[in-house]
Amino acid sequence: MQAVQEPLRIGVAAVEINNNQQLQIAKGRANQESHFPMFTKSPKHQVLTLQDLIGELHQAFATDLVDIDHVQELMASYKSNPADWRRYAKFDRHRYTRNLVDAGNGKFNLIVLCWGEGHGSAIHDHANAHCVMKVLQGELAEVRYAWPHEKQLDANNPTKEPSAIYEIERNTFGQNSICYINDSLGLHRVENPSTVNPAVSLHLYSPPFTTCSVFNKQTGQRTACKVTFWSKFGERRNRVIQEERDPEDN
Ligand SMILES: N[C@@H](CS(=O)O)C(=O)O
Ligand SMILES: [Fe+2]
Repeated sequence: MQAVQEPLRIGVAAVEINNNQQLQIAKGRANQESHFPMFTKSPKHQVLTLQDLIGELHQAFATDLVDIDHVQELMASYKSNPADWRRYAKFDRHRYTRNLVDAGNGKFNLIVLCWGEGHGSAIHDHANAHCVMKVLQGELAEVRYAWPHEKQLDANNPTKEPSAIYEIERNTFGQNSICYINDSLGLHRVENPSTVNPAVSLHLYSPPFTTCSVFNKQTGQRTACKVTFWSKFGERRNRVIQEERDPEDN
């Protein structure tokens, strides 16, 4: 991971976008982790292909007020078909990759993430964005953590020293499962637990973000981290950009 040596700007940037788009954060069922069997409302149109999903997502984000539950339903209703997403699934030997599929008219990013055996992310936040993650292939383990600064903000703790980050829960997600997180639900890290199988996931972020924070588990210390794309729209990017690091931890 390469630290960005400048003040954290992500919160401000994301809030500005939020205000403009009036996106709803942490509303209704979005407060809970959402496994797709919980859904009762069907999408208006059946989502058969990734292209269908992208079309439905564009409609869902066409207005300023986004129903994030509906977005989760759409993500859940798509059934993974490698023929749809293979062209985006570009792996690196050393770390997970982020491959942009659709830039959602500036309202969201749809990204295919490719996880080699044992690859994982560092503990990170999501820059005030909604994050819906769907497993397309293999299995992913998610560990969720509380924000570190609760202790620091505690009036009874005048030292305001960094505090270790504690785990809230962990879950493993199989093919076609989805999970949802935003900053009000905590931090997380994701890992492909398999030593033999790769994993692929589809992530929707809204609003899109280019920087998030990663956290030291022992101290709670926060570091800004640029997030970059290994490929865009199925095409590899130039090497300078590829060498920038994502919030990976191995
Ligand atoms: N949020 C991470 C992937 S994950 O570990 O949730 C990213 O966009 O790179
Ligand atoms: Fe994440």
